[in-house]
Amino acid sequence: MVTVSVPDKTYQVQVLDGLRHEIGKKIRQVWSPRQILVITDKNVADLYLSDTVVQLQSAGYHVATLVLPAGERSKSLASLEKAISCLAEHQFTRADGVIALGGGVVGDLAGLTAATYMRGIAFIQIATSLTAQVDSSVGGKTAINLGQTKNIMGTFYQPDLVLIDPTYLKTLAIRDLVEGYAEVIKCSALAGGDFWQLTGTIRTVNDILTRSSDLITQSVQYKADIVMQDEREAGIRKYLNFGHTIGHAIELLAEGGLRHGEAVAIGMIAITERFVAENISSSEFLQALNRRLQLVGLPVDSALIRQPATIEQLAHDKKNLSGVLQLVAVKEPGQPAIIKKSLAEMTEFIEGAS
Ligand SMILES: NC(=O)c1ccc[n+]([C@@H]2O[C@H](COP(=O)([O-])OP(=O)(O)OC[C@H]3O[C@@H](n4cnc5c(N)ncnc54)[C@H](O)[C@@H]3O)[C@@H](O)[C@H]2O)c1
Ligand SMILES: O=C(O)C(=O)C[C@@H](O)[C@H](O)[C@H](O)COP(=O)(O)O
Ligand SMILES: [Zn+2]
Repeated sequence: MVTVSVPDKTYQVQVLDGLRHEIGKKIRQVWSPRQILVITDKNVADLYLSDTVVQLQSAGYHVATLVLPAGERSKSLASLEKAISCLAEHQFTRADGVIALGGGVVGDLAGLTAATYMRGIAFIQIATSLTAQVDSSVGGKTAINLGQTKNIMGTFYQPDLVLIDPTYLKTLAIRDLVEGYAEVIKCSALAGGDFWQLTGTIRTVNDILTRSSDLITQSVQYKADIVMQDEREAGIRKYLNFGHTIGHAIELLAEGGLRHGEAVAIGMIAITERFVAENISSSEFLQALNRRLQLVGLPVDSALIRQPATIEQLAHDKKNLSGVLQLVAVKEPGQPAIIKKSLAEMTEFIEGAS
């Protein structure tokens, strides 16, 4: 179990095999009886919704459900409107709560719903994908996309509890498992030390599954430490964006062709290639990063970033301050740094990427 403590809240991230059978009990430890809206997506609903609802009802809650289409497109204003309308139709009050049951898409959308309904009602994350278990359920970032721009609207809004059962991963498609693992590699590169050694032992997709508890615990612990020091991303939280400036720029341009973690994998390689050329990152680190990503089948072809629309999207990065991007470099495992580059320099770089 990891405890996250930020100025306005302290909450637990519980990681345990079999936790999905104790949902009612765990939630009763933090929430009194109330109305709950469980937001999920179609795939997760088919597998886990009815059991979750029964557990919540047995624990004394009145439960409403909202099932969204699976996939990134559900991180939209239309979904947010649907979710807020659903809460209003059921006459939810500030004493009620929202639960996200699903991956990062459901978590980001449900979190924003909870943050904005009546200016904020209680929120819990039940993380079912690897991305959600290692990253998105922790730290309070919520968001939706507009057009092809990632996470352009959102809030920092911390949950009251995060429940992570690694056995949910048994039903996750391999591609979704692997994309989540890109965020684990990201964290391990930022953390260095034992965590970096751990990802060095992962050689197959099956290794991700068999070591999932360790990978999740290390990622959550690393992220929680950062978030506790810098909840609102004024400083070191920016490191968690390693690979994301370019990753986010290409993710939605691929029209669903690239998962978040896949875009981040390409983004990490593209930016590290650049920083190796500038003698900021070591070529040994680039090689090792490349190897870890490729071993599990993540894309690493930095030529994919070479399209004019990438440059347009770069300007929407939240680390663009008046035309100067704050990029995350990893010099060596465990040695992240922020490097500033103008949009003009980045344009040159993108146009020259091969
Ligand atoms: N808020 C944050 O800090 C943060 C961090 C990382 C990523 N994200 C966001 O998360 C999103 C990506 O998350 P994701 O990779 O979980 O995508 P996702 O939520 O779309 O889930 C991937 C797929 O797996 C399915 N799924 C989830 N759990 C399952 C299970 N146990 N069994 C079978 N199928 C299951 C979903 O239905 C979906 O089809 C992106 O939008 C990204 O921007 C946010
Ligand atoms: O929690 C964070 O901070 C992160 O940056 C984690 C990222 O993996 C995640 O994709 C996040 O949603 C990116 O946020 P954004 O601020 O770049 O939109
Ligand atoms: Zn990410």
